[in-house]
Amino acid sequence: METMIFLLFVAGMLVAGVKYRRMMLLVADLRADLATAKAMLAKATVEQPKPKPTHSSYPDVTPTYIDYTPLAGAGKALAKPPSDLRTTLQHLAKIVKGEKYCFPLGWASDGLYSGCFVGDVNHILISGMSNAGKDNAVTGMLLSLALNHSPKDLQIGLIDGKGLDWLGWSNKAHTWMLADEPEKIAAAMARLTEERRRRRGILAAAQCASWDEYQGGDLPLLVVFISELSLLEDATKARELGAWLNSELSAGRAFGIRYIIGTQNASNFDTRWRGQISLFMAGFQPSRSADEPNTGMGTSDLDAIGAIAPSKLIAPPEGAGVFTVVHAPKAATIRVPFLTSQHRKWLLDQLPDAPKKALHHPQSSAVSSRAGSTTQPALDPMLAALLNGEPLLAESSTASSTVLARDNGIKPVFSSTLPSSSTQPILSVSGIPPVALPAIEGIDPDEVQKIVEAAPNYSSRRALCQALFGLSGGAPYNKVKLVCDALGLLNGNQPLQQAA
Ligand SMILES: Nc1ncnc2c1ncn2[C@@H]1O[C@H](COP(=O)(O)OP(=O)(O)OP(=O)(O)O)[C@@H](O)[C@H]1O
Repeated sequence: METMIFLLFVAGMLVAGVKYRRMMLLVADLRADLATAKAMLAKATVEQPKPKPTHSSYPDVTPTYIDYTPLAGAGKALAKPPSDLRTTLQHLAKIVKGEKYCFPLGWASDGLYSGCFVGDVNHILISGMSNAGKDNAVTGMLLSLALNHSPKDLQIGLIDGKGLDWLGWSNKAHTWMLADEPEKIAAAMARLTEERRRRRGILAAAQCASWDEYQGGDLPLLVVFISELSLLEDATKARELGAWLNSELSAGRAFGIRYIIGTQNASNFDTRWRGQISLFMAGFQPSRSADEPNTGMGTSDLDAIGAIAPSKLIAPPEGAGVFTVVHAPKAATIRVPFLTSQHRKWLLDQLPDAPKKALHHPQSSAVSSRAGSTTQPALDPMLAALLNGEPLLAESSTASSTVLARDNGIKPVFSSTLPSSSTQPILSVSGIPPVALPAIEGIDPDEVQKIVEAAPNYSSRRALCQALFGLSGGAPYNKVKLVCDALGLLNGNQPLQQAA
């Protein structure tokens, strides 16, 4: 009996032991599961999408480093112009000190090219086959103008009818008019004529011969962008369009109205109004016969001044954003930075919204009423600083070029002194920015600077090499070649014998 009881006790203990062990295993499993769950939770927390940037915390700040490498086959036009419009605006501010209504055109290896609507440029024709980058280029120009001028000083008229590209401008205080459907174009043209006449009346009453003299403060510069001229032709008739353009362009200037006319090819339009264009921005054209109508100069004349004719540019998509800019007798081939839709939206967010009332009465014709009281959003601190001409990027960026500039005592571009605005040429070019020297692997930055600075004094790379290093070949020549290639300097057109 005792044995039975003992055996039962042992069996009970064994069962209990097994249960205990099972329980322990279960607890261990639970712990492991808990640890896994915790790890997953932590990972999920880390990988949670970041909150959307607000207009005051735009994350994508382009460093000050500018890659001055030209795009092969596009003259001096840069392969990768700086994509953040703030960088371009900062350079623009240094070029145009004190001048109003200036805008960037694009970048080349000798700097940023720009123009100004008052004094320099009258009306602009921007052309190029589909996807040449016309709308993107004009967007950058208009955003630059609007960021630098209050709605009281600048109003923008947009005639598009191609799509929804300009929708974001509809509620902005700078937007005087947005005709974004083909059906609205005829009315928009009539409204522009009416506005010109209204301005004429105001100037006549004030006894001013032109808008430039007027001090009333209620006539902002009106910049009108027509995104595709052929849409206007559809809205009227070819002859009527020619006459309308001729009178609006020729008279508009005196009344503070400037036109930017976009078209894929100006060849088939009435030629009279083209005489009113002072700046041509010409993208790729498939035919040589289109060179003259789109630049105001024939192919051989363009060749003679060293400009790349539109028919010799690279076709999009590789050549998108590359334009030959002609303000006779000057010309240059530049590349416009591409603004991503996120960046455009953020820049637009920096502009003040129109007062609500104006939105309910989009046809109200008084420009000044639209340009009145507006709610100005707090500007992004960086943008505000650069518009005030402060050297923000140079101070804040950890970009290699800034570091390089400081370490080597190279004067940053932001403090460079430029000629006064009154002496600026029409196509203004900032001086070759010392801060933007390319970082070239294996070459000391001091040597890069030495080569770049000396290059303009020599007619060939070998002559330059001989002067700097006492040799015209070998490793020194390779250095000179690498630097010159990166910046498009001394392109090797000189015969070798001249070099030594
Ligand atoms: N500066 C640029 N650099 C690189 N790519 C660009 C540039 N500009 C435009 N692109 C590319 O070309 C495309 C078309 O640009 P955009 O709409 O400005 O051309 P467009 O000449 O106005 O065309 P369309 O005449 O067909 O309306 C863009 O979506 C972009 O991919």
